[in-house]
Amino acid sequence: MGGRDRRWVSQLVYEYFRLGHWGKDMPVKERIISGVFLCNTSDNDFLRAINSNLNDQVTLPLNEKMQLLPGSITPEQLFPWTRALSADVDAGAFTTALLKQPRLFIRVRGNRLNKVKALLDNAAISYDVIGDQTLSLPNSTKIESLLPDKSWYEIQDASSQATGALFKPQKDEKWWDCCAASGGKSILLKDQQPGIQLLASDIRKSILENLRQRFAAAGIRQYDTMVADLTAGNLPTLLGKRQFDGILLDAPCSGSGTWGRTPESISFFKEEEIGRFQQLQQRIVQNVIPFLKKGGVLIYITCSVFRQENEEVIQFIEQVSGLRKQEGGIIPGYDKGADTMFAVRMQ
Ligand SMILES: C[S@@+](CC[C@H](N)C(=O)[O-])C[C@H]1O[C@@H](n2cnc3c(N)ncnc32)[C@H](O)[C@@H]1O
Repeated sequence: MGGRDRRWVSQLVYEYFRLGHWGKDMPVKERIISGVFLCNTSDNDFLRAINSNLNDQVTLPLNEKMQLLPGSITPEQLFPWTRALSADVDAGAFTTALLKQPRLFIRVRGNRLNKVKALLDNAAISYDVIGDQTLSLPNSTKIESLLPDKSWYEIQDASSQATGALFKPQKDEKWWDCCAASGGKSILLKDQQPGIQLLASDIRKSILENLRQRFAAAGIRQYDTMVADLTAGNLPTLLGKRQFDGILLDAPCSGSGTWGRTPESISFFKEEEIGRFQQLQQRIVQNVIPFLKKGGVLIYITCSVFRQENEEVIQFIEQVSGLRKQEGGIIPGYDKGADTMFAVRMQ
């Protein structure tokens, strides 16, 4: 296949999986056609060639298009775990948003918003501005070639950026990003307050190498890294008597708030995994809280939409520690083509 064919096949597969558990018994061909019909909003070459009748109706509103397909399409068919959703997730809006490819978001660093906008305007790229540093772009935008200076921006989902409103770091404070991965939240934290002392750790050595490269590109030099398994008993040996003013716990989770980007996950996920993630999160919480100073702040974050990984873990933290929820909760992304996240500040 040529590159164009591969792009078509990839799009058909994505749209097939966006249907979640709806129409699982349908012949594959019919289901692919249904996926293309529901997921597209303008004239589509494939649909015109294979079912011109549906293509003629592709611009109709989604609820009318749903009625043109066999049987009803309910939120539970698209996403069978709606009963497990966090209280503030709008099940209808969340599940229908899964039918749409999410957007690409960047966080513009420093005061370069106008410079970045000028480069995008020059390249005739359409974008939306959210707040004073977030830009929403079409998913296919080749941002690296449009914005040559990597230090001007970070690719970061809008909801992930929004978690930063809870951080509020102060100069000279000690912060620990204990599930740092390649450092998306760490860079956000450092951008808010370059004068903090940052320790970034993760269980994966290789991802911390990515973090170092990303920090170098962002021009951040003052920080420490450490490989640490937060479920293991050796944290006191690794950290000694270190105490932190702030701990960022962006916990390993189901990732269910990001499944618009990986829709195949909806087909392969097993409900019992939610409980397993909750146990892991509880274990991690219990191991890291002893390293928080008295009066310090814990920021608990997931990219999950499930109550068991969100509100129930916050309840657990309140039961096992003196920490109390101050602010935060679900950060919905389905209204703007972003991920849905959960972030709470506890003190
Ligand atoms: C949601 S990701 C963090 C994303 C990151 N904070 C960011 O903003 O890009 C969760 C991270 O937790 C790490 N992790 C999973 N299990 C862990 C464990 N037992 N101990 C420490 N880190 C763990 C994973 O390797 C993963 O990088």
